[in-house]
Amino acid sequence: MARTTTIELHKEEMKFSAGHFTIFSATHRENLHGHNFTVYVALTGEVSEDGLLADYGPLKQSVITRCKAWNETFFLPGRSRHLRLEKDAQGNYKAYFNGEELHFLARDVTVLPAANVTLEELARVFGEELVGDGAAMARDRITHLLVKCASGPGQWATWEWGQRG
Ligand SMILES: Nc1nc2c(c(=O)[nH]1)N=C([C@H](O)[C@H](O)COP(=O)(O)OP(=O)(O)OP(=O)(O)O)CN2
Repeated sequence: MARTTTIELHKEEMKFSAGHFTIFSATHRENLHGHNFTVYVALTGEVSEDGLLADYGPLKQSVITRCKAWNETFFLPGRSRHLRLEKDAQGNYKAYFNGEELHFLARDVTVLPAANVTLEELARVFGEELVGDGAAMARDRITHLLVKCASGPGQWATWEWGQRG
């Protein structure tokens, strides 16, 4: 009888400090601010006759690497209907929102493939970049992956890949 397990990873290093603003409409956004985000990942799959799903080490390192890449940056949404981004000759950014023009140095910015910089979009982008083409999931016989991104204690959004159970 096949037995599945879920391994949950929520290590101290699975965190990043970053700035953003949420856009609520074509005319309403938050002021720039930041959070100490944390990430939780749960991987589910069948336990082999050797008593393990797979070595979760590589996936854990991928999560920590992504958290480090997202630490001390300012997120801008690259797919917002309400915010237009332009890069100047120096590679720096101008963001246009509701008649405002915001300027950012390239070194300070991470443009996300997201419609908004929200918990739900951060969880999705994080998860999609972990899953990639699915090869690591197949290698590790992972059938379901859940990513939670929290903006602080008690507040998070989730993203899921694969089939539960
Ligand atoms: N659906 C969503 N709604 C909102 C999001 C989001 O990501 N998805 N985010 C925000 C703001 O970014 C805001 O900063 C987060 O809300 P807030 O509760 O103010 O954040 P704090 O971490 O400061 O929590 P406190 O309760 O104020 O301590 C709003 N809406």
